[in-house]
Amino acid sequence: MTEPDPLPELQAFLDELHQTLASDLTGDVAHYIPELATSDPHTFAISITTKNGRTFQAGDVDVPFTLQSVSKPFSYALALQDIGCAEVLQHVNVEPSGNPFNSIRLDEGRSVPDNPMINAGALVVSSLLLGKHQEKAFERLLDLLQDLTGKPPRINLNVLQSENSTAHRNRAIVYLMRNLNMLDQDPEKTLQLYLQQCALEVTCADLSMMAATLASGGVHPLSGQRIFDPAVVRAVLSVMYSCGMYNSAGDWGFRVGLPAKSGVSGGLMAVAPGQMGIAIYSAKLDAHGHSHRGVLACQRIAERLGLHLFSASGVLR
Ligand SMILES: NC(=O)CC[C@H](N)C(=O)O
Repeated sequence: MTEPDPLPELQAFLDELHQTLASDLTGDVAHYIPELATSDPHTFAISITTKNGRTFQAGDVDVPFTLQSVSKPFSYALALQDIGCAEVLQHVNVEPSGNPFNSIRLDEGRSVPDNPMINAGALVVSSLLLGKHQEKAFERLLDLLQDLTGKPPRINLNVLQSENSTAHRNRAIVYLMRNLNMLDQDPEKTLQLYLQQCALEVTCADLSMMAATLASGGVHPLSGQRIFDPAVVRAVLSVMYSCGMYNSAGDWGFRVGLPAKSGVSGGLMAVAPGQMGIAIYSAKLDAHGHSHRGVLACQRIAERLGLHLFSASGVLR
Protein backbone atom coordinates (compact mmCIF):
# COMPACT_ATOMS: atom_id res chain seq x y z
CA MET A 1 0.00 0.00 0.00
CA THR A 2 1.46 3.36 -0.88
CA GLU A 3 1.61 5.95 1.82
CA PRO A 4 -0.35 9.16 1.36
CA ASP A 5 1.88 12.13 0.64
CA PRO A 6 2.48 13.91 3.99
CA LEU A 7 2.16 17.22 2.21
CA PRO A 8 2.68 17.76 -1.52
CA GLU A 9 5.00 20.69 -0.90
CA LEU A 10 6.76 19.26 2.19
CA GLN A 11 10.23 19.35 0.62
CA ALA A 12 9.74 22.96 -0.50
CA PHE A 13 8.44 23.83 2.98
CA LEU A 14 11.54 22.31 4.65
CA ASP A 15 13.88 24.12 2.24
CA GLU A 16 12.17 27.40 3.01
CA LEU A 17 12.12 26.76 6.76
CA HIS A 18 15.83 25.95 6.67
CA GLN A 19 16.57 29.12 4.77
CA THR A 20 14.46 31.27 7.09
CA LEU A 21 16.19 30.00 10.22
CA ALA A 22 19.70 29.77 8.73
CA SER A 23 20.72 33.22 9.98
CA ASP A 24 19.21 32.80 13.47
CA LEU A 25 22.23 32.22 15.70
CA THR A 26 20.45 32.95 18.97
CA GLY A 27 21.59 30.99 22.02
CA ASP A 28 24.89 29.49 23.03
CA VAL A 29 26.73 26.24 22.47
CA ALA A 30 27.21 24.02 25.56
CA HIS A 31 30.36 25.07 27.39
CA TYR A 32 30.38 22.75 30.38
CA ILE A 33 31.61 19.97 28.10
CA PRO A 34 34.66 21.77 26.60
CA GLU A 35 34.68 19.74 23.38
CA LEU A 36 31.05 20.72 22.63
CA ALA A 37 32.03 24.39 22.86
CA THR A 38 33.96 23.90 19.61
CA SER A 39 30.81 22.89 17.65
CA ASP A 40 30.14 24.89 14.50
CA PRO A 41 27.10 27.06 15.32
CA HIS A 42 26.25 27.46 11.62
CA THR A 43 25.65 23.76 11.00
CA PHE A 44 21.89 23.28 10.67
CA ALA A 45 19.98 20.23 9.53
CA ILE A 46 16.35 19.15 9.39
CA SER A 47 15.26 15.62 8.53
CA ILE A 48 11.86 13.95 8.49
CA THR A 49 11.37 10.22 7.96
CA THR A 50 7.87 8.82 7.58
CA LYS A 51 6.89 5.51 9.13
CA ASN A 52 7.35 3.92 5.70
CA GLY A 53 10.86 5.30 5.29
CA ARG A 54 10.29 8.26 2.99
CA THR A 55 12.73 10.98 3.82
CA PHE A 56 12.57 14.75 3.44
CA GLN A 57 15.70 16.69 4.34
CA ALA A 58 17.28 20.14 4.33
CA GLY A 59 20.76 21.32 5.26
CA ASP A 60 23.71 19.48 6.81
CA VAL A 61 21.94 16.18 7.40
CA ASP A 62 25.13 14.10 7.18
CA VAL A 63 27.19 16.01 9.75
CA PRO A 64 27.76 13.82 12.83
CA PHE A 65 27.07 15.02 16.35
CA THR A 66 26.93 13.23 19.71
CA LEU A 67 23.57 12.01 20.96
CA GLN A 68 23.97 13.29 24.53
CA SER A 69 20.54 13.18 26.18
CA VAL A 70 18.79 12.09 22.99
CA SER A 71 20.29 8.70 23.89
CA LYS A 72 18.12 8.50 27.02
CA PRO A 73 14.86 7.30 25.41
CA PHE A 74 16.83 4.54 23.67
CA SER A 75 18.70 3.30 26.73
CA TYR A 76 15.40 3.42 28.63
CA ALA A 77 13.74 1.43 25.83
CA LEU A 78 16.54 -1.12 26.00
CA ALA A 79 16.10 -1.47 29.76
CA LEU A 80 12.32 -1.91 29.38
CA GLN A 81 12.89 -4.44 26.62
CA ASP A 82 15.62 -6.45 28.38
CA ILE A 83 14.59 -6.14 32.02
CA GLY A 84 10.83 -5.60 31.87
CA CYS A 85 8.61 -2.63 32.64
CA ALA A 86 7.55 -3.69 36.16
CA GLU A 87 11.13 -4.12 37.33
CA VAL A 88 12.37 -0.88 35.73
CA LEU A 89 9.48 1.08 37.28
CA GLN A 90 10.64 0.00 40.71
CA HIS A 91 13.90 1.84 40.16
CA VAL A 92 13.00 4.87 38.01
CA ASN A 93 9.73 6.76 38.26
CA VAL A 94 7.84 8.34 35.33
CA GLU A 95 6.94 11.65 36.98
CA PRO A 96 7.95 15.01 35.47
CA SER A 97 10.38 16.65 37.87
CA GLY A 98 9.95 20.26 36.80
CA ASN A 99 13.72 20.53 37.25
CA PRO A 100 16.59 20.98 34.78
CA PHE A 101 18.21 17.86 33.30
CA ASN A 102 21.20 17.98 35.64
CA SER A 103 19.30 18.57 38.86
CA ILE A 104 20.85 16.95 41.90
CA ARG A 105 17.63 17.25 43.92
CA LEU A 106 16.59 13.75 44.94
CA ASP A 107 13.51 12.58 46.75
CA GLU A 108 15.22 10.65 49.53
CA GLY A 109 11.89 9.38 50.84
CA ARG A 110 10.89 7.57 47.67
CA SER A 111 14.44 6.56 46.77
CA VAL A 112 13.86 6.60 43.01
CA PRO A 113 14.74 9.33 40.52
CA ASP A 114 11.75 11.17 39.06
CA ASN A 115 12.09 9.95 35.50
CA PRO A 116 14.58 8.45 33.01
CA MET A 117 14.91 11.63 30.89
CA ILE A 118 16.87 13.58 33.51
CA ASN A 119 20.47 12.65 34.29
CA ALA A 120 19.68 11.02 37.65
CA GLY A 121 17.12 8.70 36.05
CA ALA A 122 19.33 7.92 33.07
CA LEU A 123 22.17 7.00 35.44
CA VAL A 124 19.90 4.52 37.22
CA VAL A 125 18.93 3.10 33.81
CA SER A 126 22.67 2.65 33.12
CA SER A 127 23.05 0.81 36.40
CA LEU A 128 20.10 -1.46 35.52
CA LEU A 129 21.67 -2.24 32.13
CA LEU A 130 24.99 -2.94 33.83
CA GLY A 131 23.31 -5.24 36.32
CA LYS A 132 21.65 -7.13 33.50
CA HIS A 133 24.47 -7.30 30.95
CA GLN A 134 27.63 -6.61 32.97
CA GLU A 135 30.59 -5.88 30.66
CA LYS A 136 28.39 -6.46 27.60
CA ALA A 137 26.08 -3.54 28.46
CA PHE A 138 27.71 -1.03 26.12
CA GLU A 139 27.80 -3.62 23.34
CA ARG A 140 24.02 -3.99 23.73
CA LEU A 141 23.66 -0.24 23.20
CA LEU A 142 25.99 -0.36 20.19
CA ASP A 143 23.99 -3.20 18.63
CA LEU A 144 20.80 -1.25 19.18
CA LEU A 145 22.24 1.84 17.52
CA GLN A 146 23.44 -0.24 14.59
CA ASP A 147 19.95 -1.71 14.13
CA LEU A 148 18.43 1.77 14.28
CA THR A 149 20.83 3.53 11.91
CA GLY A 150 21.80 0.60 9.68
CA LYS A 151 25.47 1.60 10.09
CA PRO A 152 28.37 0.60 12.34
CA PRO A 153 28.05 2.78 15.45
CA ARG A 154 30.68 5.41 16.19
CA ILE A 155 31.73 6.96 19.46
CA ASN A 156 33.32 10.39 19.68
CA LEU A 157 36.29 9.77 21.97
CA ASN A 158 37.18 13.46 22.21
CA VAL A 159 33.74 14.29 23.55
CA LEU A 160 33.82 11.28 25.86
CA GLN A 161 37.19 12.24 27.29
CA SER A 162 36.21 15.90 27.52
CA GLU A 163 32.98 15.16 29.40
CA ASN A 164 34.65 12.58 31.60
CA SER A 165 37.20 15.09 32.81
CA THR A 166 34.51 17.65 33.73
CA ALA A 167 31.65 15.36 34.83
CA HIS A 168 31.81 16.50 38.46
CA ARG A 169 28.10 17.07 38.74
CA ASN A 170 27.11 13.71 37.21
CA ARG A 171 29.71 12.06 39.44
CA ALA A 172 28.17 13.74 42.47
CA ILE A 173 24.69 12.60 41.42
CA VAL A 174 25.69 8.98 40.86
CA TYR A 175 27.65 8.71 44.11
CA LEU A 176 24.85 10.33 46.09
CA MET A 177 22.34 7.90 44.56
CA ARG A 178 24.64 4.99 45.41
CA ASN A 179 24.77 6.22 48.97
CA LEU A 180 20.96 6.32 49.05
CA ASN A 181 20.75 2.79 47.59
CA MET A 182 19.02 4.09 44.47
CA LEU A 183 21.40 1.99 42.38
CA ASP A 184 23.36 -1.10 43.22
CA GLN A 185 26.16 -1.12 40.64
CA ASP A 186 29.58 0.49 40.93
CA PRO A 187 28.97 4.26 40.56
CA GLU A 188 32.05 4.85 38.41
CA LYS A 189 31.18 2.03 35.98
CA THR A 190 27.60 3.31 35.88
CA LEU A 191 28.82 6.81 35.05
CA GLN A 192 31.15 5.49 32.33
CA LEU A 193 28.32 3.61 30.60
CA TYR A 194 26.16 6.74 30.71
CA LEU A 195 28.94 8.96 29.32
CA GLN A 196 29.65 6.43 26.57
CA GLN A 197 26.01 6.43 25.45
CA CYS A 198 26.04 10.25 25.44
CA ALA A 199 29.16 10.26 23.20
CA LEU A 200 27.65 8.04 20.50
CA GLU A 201 27.55 9.83 17.18
CA VAL A 202 24.69 10.09 14.73
CA THR A 203 23.73 12.36 11.87
CA CYS A 204 20.46 14.22 11.59
CA ALA A 205 19.41 11.74 8.88
CA ASP A 206 20.13 8.85 11.30
CA LEU A 207 18.19 10.53 14.09
CA SER A 208 15.04 10.96 12.01
CA MET A 209 15.22 7.23 11.17
CA MET A 210 15.53 6.46 14.89
CA ALA A 211 12.54 8.69 15.63
CA ALA A 212 10.60 7.08 12.77
CA THR A 213 11.20 3.66 14.33
CA LEU A 214 9.46 4.93 17.45
CA ALA A 215 6.73 6.49 15.27
CA SER A 216 6.05 3.13 13.70
CA GLY A 217 5.61 1.32 17.00
CA GLY A 218 9.12 -0.15 17.07
CA VAL A 219 9.48 -1.48 13.52
CA HIS A 220 12.37 -0.05 11.53
CA PRO A 221 10.93 1.78 8.49
CA LEU A 222 13.53 0.44 6.05
CA SER A 223 14.71 -2.94 7.31
CA GLY A 224 11.29 -3.98 8.62
CA GLN A 225 13.00 -5.35 11.73
CA ARG A 226 10.96 -5.18 14.94
CA ILE A 227 13.39 -3.42 17.26
CA PHE A 228 11.08 -2.62 20.19
CA ASP A 229 7.83 -4.16 21.39
CA PRO A 230 4.81 -1.88 20.95
CA ALA A 231 4.36 -1.72 24.74
CA VAL A 232 7.96 -0.50 25.13
CA VAL A 233 7.44 2.21 22.51
CA ARG A 234 4.22 3.31 24.20
CA ALA A 235 6.03 3.59 27.53
CA VAL A 236 8.98 5.48 26.07
CA LEU A 237 6.82 7.95 24.13
CA SER A 238 4.66 8.60 27.20
CA VAL A 239 7.71 9.51 29.24
CA MET A 240 9.17 11.57 26.39
CA TYR A 241 5.90 13.49 26.23
CA SER A 242 5.75 14.36 29.92
CA CYS A 243 9.47 14.60 30.72
CA GLY A 244 11.56 14.69 27.52
CA MET A 245 11.89 18.47 27.48
CA TYR A 246 12.57 18.70 31.24
CA ASN A 247 11.29 21.88 32.85
CA SER A 248 9.79 23.14 29.60
CA ALA A 249 7.91 19.88 28.92
CA GLY A 250 4.57 21.50 29.75
CA ASP A 251 5.13 24.42 27.43
CA TRP A 252 6.39 22.09 24.70
CA GLY A 253 3.41 19.76 25.06
CA PHE A 254 1.08 22.75 24.89
CA ARG A 255 2.64 24.28 21.79
CA VAL A 256 3.98 21.30 19.83
CA GLY A 257 2.09 18.36 21.30
CA LEU A 258 4.59 15.65 20.38
CA PRO A 259 6.85 13.40 22.45
CA ALA A 260 10.36 14.78 22.07
CA LYS A 261 13.90 14.63 23.40
CA SER A 262 16.72 17.12 23.19
CA GLY A 263 20.45 16.87 23.88
CA VAL A 264 23.07 19.48 24.79
CA SER A 265 25.03 18.90 21.60
CA GLY A 266 22.05 20.45 19.74
CA GLY A 267 20.15 17.38 18.57
CA LEU A 268 16.39 17.29 18.91
CA MET A 269 14.01 14.50 17.96
CA ALA A 270 10.23 14.48 17.95
CA VAL A 271 7.90 11.63 17.19
CA ALA A 272 4.47 11.85 15.54
CA PRO A 273 3.12 8.39 16.43
CA GLY A 274 1.88 6.43 13.46
CA GLN A 275 3.16 9.14 11.15
CA MET A 276 6.80 10.24 11.17
CA GLY A 277 10.01 11.00 13.02
CA ILE A 278 11.47 14.50 12.99
CA ALA A 279 15.11 15.39 13.75
CA ILE A 280 16.91 18.69 13.87
CA TYR A 281 20.52 19.52 14.59
CA SER A 282 21.77 22.97 15.50
CA ALA A 283 24.32 23.47 18.29
CA LYS A 284 23.20 26.75 19.87
CA LEU A 285 20.97 26.13 22.88
CA ASP A 286 18.23 28.01 24.71
CA ALA A 287 18.09 28.49 28.47
CA HIS A 288 16.65 24.98 29.02
CA GLY A 289 19.48 23.32 27.07
CA HIS A 290 17.38 22.63 23.95
CA SER A 291 18.57 23.50 20.46
CA HIS A 292 17.18 26.99 19.80
CA ARG A 293 16.60 26.43 16.09
CA GLY A 294 15.55 22.86 16.82
CA VAL A 295 12.66 24.08 18.96
CA LEU A 296 11.61 26.69 16.40
CA ALA A 297 11.83 24.34 13.42
CA CYS A 298 9.96 21.58 15.21
CA GLN A 299 7.20 23.96 16.28
CA ARG A 300 6.72 25.13 12.71
CA ILE A 301 6.77 21.63 11.24
CA ALA A 302 4.20 20.42 13.78
CA GLU A 303 1.99 23.41 13.06
CA ARG A 304 2.25 23.08 9.30
CA LEU A 305 1.58 19.34 9.28
CA GLY A 306 -1.09 19.47 11.99
CA LEU A 307 0.89 17.02 14.12
CA HIS A 308 -0.18 18.12 17.62
CA LEU A 309 -1.46 14.92 19.20
CA PHE A 310 -4.59 16.60 20.47
CA SER A 311 -5.58 18.27 17.23
CA ALA A 312 -8.30 16.46 15.34
CA SER A 313 -6.48 16.52 12.01
CA GLY A 314 -3.05 15.56 10.73
CA VAL A 315 -1.68 15.09 7.27
CA LEU A 316 -1.28 11.33 7.64
CA ARG A 317 -4.26 10.71 9.90
N1 LIG B 1 20.97 17.37 28.34
C1 LIG B 1 21.97 16.63 27.94
O1 LIG B 1 22.14 16.36 26.76
C2 LIG B 1 22.94 16.21 29.01
C3 LIG B 1 23.89 15.12 28.55
C4 LIG B 1 25.28 15.30 29.10
N2 LIG B 1 26.10 14.18 28.70
C5 LIG B 1 25.24 15.44 30.61
O2 LIG B 1 25.14 14.46 31.28
O3 LIG B 1 25.32 16.50 31.15
